[in-house]
This record gives sequence, C-alpha cells and structure tokens, in this order.
Amino acid sequence: MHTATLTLPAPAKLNLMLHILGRRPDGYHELQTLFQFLDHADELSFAARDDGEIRLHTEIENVPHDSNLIVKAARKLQALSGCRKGVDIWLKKILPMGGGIGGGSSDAATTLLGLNHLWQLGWNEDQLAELGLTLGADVPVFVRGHAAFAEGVGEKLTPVDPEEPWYVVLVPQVFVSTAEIFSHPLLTRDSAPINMRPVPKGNSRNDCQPVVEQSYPEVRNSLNLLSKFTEARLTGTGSCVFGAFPSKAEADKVLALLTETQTGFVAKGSNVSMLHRKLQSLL
Ligand SMILES: C[C@@](CO)(OP(=O)(O)O)[C@H](O)COP(=O)(O)OP(=O)(O)OC[C@H]1O[C@@H](n2ccc(N)nc2=O)[C@H](O)[C@@H]1O
Ligand SMILES: Nc1ncnc2c1ncn2[C@@H]1O[C@H](COP(=O)(O)OP(=O)(O)O)[C@@H](O)[C@H]1O
Repeated sequence: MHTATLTLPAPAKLNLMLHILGRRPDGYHELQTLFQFLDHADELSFAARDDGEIRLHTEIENVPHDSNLIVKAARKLQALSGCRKGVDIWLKKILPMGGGIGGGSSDAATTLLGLNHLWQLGWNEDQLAELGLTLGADVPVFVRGHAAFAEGVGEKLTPVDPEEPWYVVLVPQVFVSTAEIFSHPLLTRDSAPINMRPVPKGNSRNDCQPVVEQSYPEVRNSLNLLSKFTEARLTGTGSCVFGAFPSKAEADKVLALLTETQTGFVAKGSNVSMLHRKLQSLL
C-alpha cells in the first residue's frame, strides 16, 4: 500500500426505533427513527493520485466497481468540487451487507469526509451531508457523526444522547430487500408522530418488524432466541436484530450461548461515531 495513506473507520448504525408515519406521493415513506452508532466498522484507506483516476482496489461480492457507494461518493465529490486529484482506495469489509446496519451508507460517508480531508477541499458538514443524501437516505447521519432522531425520509436530524449500552447483534443469513418491505401491503404506515423531545420511553418499536418476521422465518427465529435474554428488535428493514446489555461481559456471554445456530457480534453503542473520533484525533 502507498505510504501516505489515510485510514478511517466506517461504523455501523442501529435504528433503536423506527416508526412509519405515511407515504409521500413519490412512494418514499415518512419516518421517525433513532440512529445510534456502533463501535464496529469497515476500514477504508485512501491515497491521493495526481492523474484524477478514482480506483477502489477491493472487490465486494455482487457489487460492480462503478456501483459501489464508495466510488459513487468519490466521483460525485470530485465532480462537484472540481478537484483534479484522484484516489486509490482499499476497503476492509467487516460489516455484513444488506443487514440494516448501514455499511454501504457509512462507507460512502467515510469516503466523503476522508476525501474532503485528503484533497483539502474545505467543504463544511452541511455541504457534505447534502451531497450524501443524493447517495442514500442514511448517508447524512454518518456524515454528521452524532446519534440522532431522524424525520422526513431520514434527512431531518436532531442530535440526541441515548444511553450507550453493549449490544448483541445477530445476523440472520437472509437478504431482506428494503424496497420489498416498503411496498408490502401489510406494512403499517399510520403511526402517530411523536412530538415530544427526547422521545418518551416505550416508543421503541420498529414498524417494519411484523412484516419482516412474517416473510423471513430466520429473522423471527433470531428475535425469539435473543428475546430469551433481553428485549430484541429489528434494525432498519433487517435482517439484523439486536438487544442491549449493561456490560460487555454480559453481551459476550449471551452471544456465546447462541453461537451454535447464530452468527453475530458484540459492539458498544456510541453517540459520537468512531469516524468523527478518529478525524478529531488527526486535527
Ligand atoms: C429505512 C432505513 C432506515 O435506516 O433502512 P435500512 O436500509 O437501514 O434497513 C433507511 O432509511 C433506508 O435507506 P436506504 O437504504 O438509503 O434506502 P434507499 O436505497 O434510498 O431505498 C430503497 C427503497 O426503499 C424504499 N424506501 C426507502 C426509504 C424510505 N424512507 N422510504 C421508502 O419507501 C423505496 O422504495 C426505495 O426504493
Ligand atoms: N461499499 C458498499 N458496502 C456495502 N454495500 C454496498 C456498497 N456499495 C454498494 N452497496 C450495495 O448496497 C446494498 C445495501 O448495503 P448496506 O448498506 O450494507 O445495507 P443496509 O442498507 O441494509 O444497511 C448492498 O446489498 C450492496 O448491493
């Protein structure tokens, strides 16, 4: 690898709750959701090139180079900023894909912040978050790097500071299509908006969970198993499910008891993302 590389994490997120309030004319859904980060992350390395080329050197299964959100983010930032430099990028993929923990969106956000730094563009967070939204609804929260209550399609963010427990995250080995869940005839789309801040306790349900459980028995099974130890919930549109524990030791113990049939990991919840902690330490 190049000597002058910048290496940054791209952490996962959880949706601690997710309410669907309605459907907009364009088919997208109005949500209220609570995002918290996990200290569990992909790792991206960047090295500037003088020839303007953007090259991701790590292939990920079923994602062609030009469709990778990392490449899309880099190209958009390059085009909009008029930057003449390029970049070599390497990815260590740690986060399960399509699991509702936001790995692709987080990779995109880390690319935007990493290249802003490497190319010395001087863009502010508002500009990067606005560009990020054109790549995906979840990208802005990763750009901001603070746990947030999100509204709209997920782009109106209010920073919040929920507790930071340890989580067991189970990864059912099924691919849940976000588009399929959002177009499901049985999806509840009429939750009442919560107007109180902070969100009062007892509002932690995920409105996608009933339809996901019905369509994917593996997800229901993982929820049932984790429910024996703590309240278990779906993140995003799944497939991952999670439960909170007061200590790492307790979370590790529960994961160990489930490993015979389940794939998963333990990670601490965090209200300031690993990416922002690392960037802060570089300044
Ligand atoms: C619902 C969340 C919560 O975090 O789910 P996860 O993807 O993390 O599971 C996200 O907002 C998802 O965001 P993102 O993954 O960027 O979704 P997109 O690719 O933009 O949308 C995939 C499809 O889901 C539907 N969709 C998505 C977001 C939304 N607010 N309403 C929708 O109806 C649309 O049909 C869209 O075509
Ligand atoms: N860098 C990337 N990492 C993961 N997925 C990516 C990436 N770029 C594009 N994708 C595509 O985005 C989809 C959703 O990925 P991901 O963000 O991991 O899941 P989710 O949105 O469910 O949290 C993947 O199935 C893949 O096709």
